[in-house]
Amino acid sequence: MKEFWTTLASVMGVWAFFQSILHTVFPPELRFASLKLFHRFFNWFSAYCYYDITEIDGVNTNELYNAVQLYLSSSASITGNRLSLTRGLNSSAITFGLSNNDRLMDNYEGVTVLWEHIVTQRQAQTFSWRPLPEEKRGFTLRVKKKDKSVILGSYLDFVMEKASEIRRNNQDRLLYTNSRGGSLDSRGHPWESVPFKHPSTFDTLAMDPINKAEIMADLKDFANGEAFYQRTGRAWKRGYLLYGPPGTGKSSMIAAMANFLGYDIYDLELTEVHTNSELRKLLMKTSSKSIIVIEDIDCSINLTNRKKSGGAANSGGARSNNFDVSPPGTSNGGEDGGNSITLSGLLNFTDGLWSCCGSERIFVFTTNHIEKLDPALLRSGRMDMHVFMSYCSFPALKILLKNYLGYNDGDLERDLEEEFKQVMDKAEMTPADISEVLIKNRRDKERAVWELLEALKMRAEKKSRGLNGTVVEDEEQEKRALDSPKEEEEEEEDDDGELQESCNKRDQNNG
Ligand SMILES: Nc1ncnc2c1ncn2[C@@H]1O[C@H](COP(=O)(O)OP(=O)(O)OP(=O)(O)O)[C@@H](O)[C@H]1O
Ligand SMILES: [Mg+2]
Repeated sequence: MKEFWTTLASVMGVWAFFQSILHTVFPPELRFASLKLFHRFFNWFSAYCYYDITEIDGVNTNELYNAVQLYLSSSASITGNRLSLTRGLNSSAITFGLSNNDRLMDNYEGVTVLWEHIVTQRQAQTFSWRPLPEEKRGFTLRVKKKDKSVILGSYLDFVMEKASEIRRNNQDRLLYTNSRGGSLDSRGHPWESVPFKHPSTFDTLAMDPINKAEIMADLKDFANGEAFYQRTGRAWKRGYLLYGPPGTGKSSMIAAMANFLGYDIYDLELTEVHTNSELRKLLMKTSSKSIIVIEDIDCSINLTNRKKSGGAANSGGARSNNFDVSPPGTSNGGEDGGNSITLSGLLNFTDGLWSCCGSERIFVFTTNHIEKLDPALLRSGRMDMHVFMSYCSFPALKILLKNYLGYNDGDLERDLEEEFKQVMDKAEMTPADISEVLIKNRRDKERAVWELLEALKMRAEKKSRGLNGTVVEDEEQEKRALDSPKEEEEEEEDDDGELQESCNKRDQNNG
């Protein structure tokens, strides 16, 4: 023991001696360089190499950081004495991770690595275009040099995969919104999120089973299609346009898609976006495996048709950037990147170079008035699949009867079934209306079916009388009468007013 202390004292003596020489012989700048050299020298002989994974990588949030955080919350391969527990607002799962500046060992294919969570206070703020968080966070991964190839080759991919699996299993998809306008939070996110818990699935969605199967197969192909998209040189994204009358299940379909694929939803409120560059920034901050939704696209922006803008606002060529796409009630800034979003900005958002800044993304637009959308927005590559959500058909009704009342195939009497078949298409009732009748009477199955048949018959009768031009009593019919085709010119003039009116109606209904 005495020997040990003597050795230690002499080592420290030598160290002090070299340090004093360093201070007297070398000027401060040389001292710094020599320390760096020493550091390199030390690294050269060290058996380890280190990888830093910072939370914010330049302007973007580092997906790998989030993945590591999630991965470290899986207890299977991780051991540690001190862990921090977190439970998100409304979240069902408790996750745990590394406490600040703590370390964890992990094993992967016989290789041992060490994770360290490094949290430091940010130095006095240098100039930045957005506020930065007070803390700088990151993980440092320590790996033996000889294991470098294993770690870089497959471990990090494994971590990413495991993280997305954990997220899927947690069943906690996130619903993001940009309702804060253009302002960013302290971590530079323009999106706010809440756990997404919509119960709609493809099983609960009432629509034609053939169409449903087609959409599900398309989604599956998309999700498993990485190699295909790579091979064909296409960006790994897909666009769906859902159109049809209110209450036919467009929003429910989006929720079902998200639940089916386990994707997050980014609900983009276009009226909160003021410029094309803001739109681009929002896009850059979305993660892969997500659905980017613009609901009621005909209402959230004021799409004046091409002919008009060609004459008035658009003094450029036949297809310039100036198709007016500005929030209703605001004047058009005109120029791309000015005070409004342009159609060109929106087109680039869905199919430009920037749309590929992530991968595995689905764009979904919904509208009640497909005819009001610019054809450029609808073409394949932007909106690859157009899905018409129709009034409730008989096959769709069977799904509602099964889900709401527990009726299986063949449970309905033949005569009753025939009556339903005859009246369904004529009545033009939405699944939303039908489910309302079923909910009201769900305690008495037979009564529910009977009431529904009556309601359908009444609606069909009113509809036929309305179409003959004799009586228009029903609210629904009044609305449809308003929407009925008019003279082409008259419609163009009334376009904006009508659009606004329909938006107001929707707002009132939703409000
Ligand atoms: N196809 C459907 N299958 C099952 N339920 C449906 C369907 N369509 C509508 N519903 C029911 O009606 C409600 C409203 O539907 P949803 O919001 O999906 O309609 P929408 O087409 O998005 O309407 P809007 O055009 O007004 O936004 C849902 O909560 C759901 O309960
Ligand atoms: Mg909707």
